[in-house]
Amino acid sequence: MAIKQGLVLQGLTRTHGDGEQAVHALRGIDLVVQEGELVAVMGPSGSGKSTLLTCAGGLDRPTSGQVLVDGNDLATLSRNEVAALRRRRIGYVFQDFNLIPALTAAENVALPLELDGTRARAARKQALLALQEVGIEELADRFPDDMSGGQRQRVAIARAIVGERRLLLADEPTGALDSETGEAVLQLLRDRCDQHGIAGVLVTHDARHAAWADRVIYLRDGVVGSATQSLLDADVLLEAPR
Ligand SMILES: Nc1ncnc2c1ncn2[C@@H]1O[C@H](COP(=O)(O)OP(=O)(O)OP(=O)(O)O)[C@@H](O)[C@H]1O
Repeated sequence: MAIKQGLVLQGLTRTHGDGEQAVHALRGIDLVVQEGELVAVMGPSGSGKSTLLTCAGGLDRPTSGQVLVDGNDLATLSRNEVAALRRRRIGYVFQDFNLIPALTAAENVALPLELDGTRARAARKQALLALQEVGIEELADRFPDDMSGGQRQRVAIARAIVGERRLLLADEPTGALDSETGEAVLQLLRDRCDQHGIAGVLVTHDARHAAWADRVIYLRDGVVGSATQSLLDADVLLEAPR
């Protein structure tokens, strides 16, 4: 059986500004993340990691190159179609959770479904399932301010996996968590890829966290470097745990 490709980036470039002010955040990235695969992206600050995620998730448009999510070429879709794909197929997890404080855990998780037209009752049912999968169903009616950091990140992961998501993009998801809670969050991401065949991309500065991935790519100045080169990269070494 052919392996299906969750995310394909081909010749991806992203330049901010032009002329002498131009910043080449990505300079030709080729990357395939198969279904069920978790790929970690490491690299020094400013190397383009977040830009790679925002382009992959349709939050930013590349300057050139192709982004395919679950077989859909984003460049061929209208703005509305990209927005719909984002709501249905792509989940994001950020360092600072990005939960809406005025909504309960279940309401936060149900939100992308409701925005996509799912009726409130059905959306809540799916939200409860997602909360159950991340082990905090009992917190469904609690507000984010009454939760610990680890609990909030679980809510954020539930929101990122609710419904029929095929691509999970996590930008430093453990950055605000203690190491034990961080490991638990990574375990959840790993399980999600293993058990549900979701393609995952994990941006991290921490080599221990990258070890949860099937493979690690190192970005430097907007290009993918070889592992050997990157091990010689002082920034990576300094940021790796001893
Ligand atoms: N909107 C923007 N306008 C101009 N330059 C930008 C913009 N967004 C990012 N950049 C630049 O693009 C480059 C890549 O930034 P990016 O945030 O992707 O790096 P990063 O590897 O995620 O960094 P960090 O680890 O610090 O989060 C940097 O030089 C950054 O200053």
